[in-house]
Amino acid sequence: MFVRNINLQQYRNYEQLQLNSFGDVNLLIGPNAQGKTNLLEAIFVLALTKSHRTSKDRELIAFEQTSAHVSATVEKKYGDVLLELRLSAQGKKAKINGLEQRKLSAFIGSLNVVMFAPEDLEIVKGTPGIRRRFLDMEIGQVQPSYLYHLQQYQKILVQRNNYLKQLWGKVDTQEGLLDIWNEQLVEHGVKIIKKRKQFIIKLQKWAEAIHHGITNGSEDLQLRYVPSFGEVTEEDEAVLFEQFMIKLRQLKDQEIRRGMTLAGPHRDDMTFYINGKEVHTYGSQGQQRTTALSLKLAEIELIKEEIGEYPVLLLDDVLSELDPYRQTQLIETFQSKVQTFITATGVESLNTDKLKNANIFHVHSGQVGS
Ligand SMILES: Nc1ncnc2c1ncn2[C@@H]1O[C@H](COP(=O)(O)OP(=O)(O)OP(=O)(O)O)[C@@H](O)[C@H]1O
Repeated sequence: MFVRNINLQQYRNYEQLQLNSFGDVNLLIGPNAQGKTNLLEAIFVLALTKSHRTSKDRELIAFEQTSAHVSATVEKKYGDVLLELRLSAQGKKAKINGLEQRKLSAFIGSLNVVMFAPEDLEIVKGTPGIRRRFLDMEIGQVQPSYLYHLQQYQKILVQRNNYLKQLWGKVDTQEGLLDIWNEQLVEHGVKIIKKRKQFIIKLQKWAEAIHHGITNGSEDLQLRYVPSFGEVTEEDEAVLFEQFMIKLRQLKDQEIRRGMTLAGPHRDDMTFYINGKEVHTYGSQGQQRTTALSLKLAEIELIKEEIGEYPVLLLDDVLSELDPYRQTQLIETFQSKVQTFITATGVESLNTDKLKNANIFHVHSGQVGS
C-alpha cells in the first residue's frame, strides 16, 4: 500500500495542504508544535476514521472552523483508490472513489496503517482500557465485521446497565427482560471474544519471532488473552456462549447491586510475559519499550498476512528514542517493503546512513516544504 498524495483542509493547524511527492521513506522534520504529528494523524484518521490521540473529532477541526477535510490517493495491489473523509459537528462523511459510504465500517480498511508513537508504551504499561482500544483498532482494520459486533455490543451494554440500575431495590417482576439483554449481549460478545483470541494468537506468532531477533534470542515474548470470565480454551461459539451466560447468571445479584455489567469484552485484558515474567510488573523500561516495538512490527506482518499487502507505517517521534541497534532493526524491517512516514525534530539523532534515500519534508507552522 502506498500513499501517493494527501490533501488537508482545515485540519488541525493546516488551513490547506497539498502534498504530491511521497516516496518509500518520508521524513517530516521540524521543531516542536509545527504540525508533524498532525500530518501523521491525518493519515491515521483516513485509515481508521478516528485519531490515535483523541476520541473527540472536534479537536481535529482547525480552531474557529466547522469542518475538516482529509483526502488521499492510495495505490493498492488492485489499483488506485481515492479516499475522502469530511469531519464536522454533524458527524463524518466518507467517500471511496467519489462514492459516499453509508457505513464507516465499509470505509475502514481501505487504507491500512500501523502507527508507532511514544504513547504506545502504554499498551504494555497502562490500563486494560488502553489494551482493549489497541485490540479494537487493530482487529477492526482487518475485519470490518468486528466493528459491527463491537458497536452492537456497546449499545446493548449501555441499555443493560440502565436496566440493572432500575432493578436495584425492586423485586424483579420482569425476570425475562434481563435474560433478553443477556442473550443479545452474549451473542455479540462471543464474536468479539473469538476474534480477539484469534488475533492475539496470530500476533503472538509474529511478535515472539521479532522479539527474539531484537534481543539476540535472549528473550522469549508471550502474549496472553485475559477474558473477563475466565480462560477461553474453546473457540466454539456455542461453548463460549454458554460460558458467558453462566458467568452472567452467577453475577446477577452483584450486578444489580452495582448497577453495571461485570463480565464481558468491555472488561477483557491482555498480558505480556518475557521469559515467563509479566512485563507490566517485572519488566525494565527497556524491556517494556522493546515489547511495544515487537508488537508494532508484528502488526505489520499480521496485516500483510491478513490482507495480502503491507500497511503504511507511521513512526511518530520514536526513531530517535531508540538505541542505534534497535533503530537499525526497525529501519531494516520496513526498508524496501513498507512505505514509512517518520517525524523527528532533526536528522542528527537518526541513522542517516540507513535513511539516505528518504524524501525530506520540512514542517513549519502548518506549512510543508521539501
Ligand atoms: N484543532 C486545531 N486547530 C489549530 N491548531 C491546532 C489544533 N490542534 C492542535 N493544533 C496546533 O498544532 C500544533 C501541534 O502540532 P503537532 O502535534 O503536529 O506538533 P509536532 O510538530 O508533532 O510537534 P512535536 O515535535 O512537539 O511532537 C500546536 O501548535 C497546536 O496548537
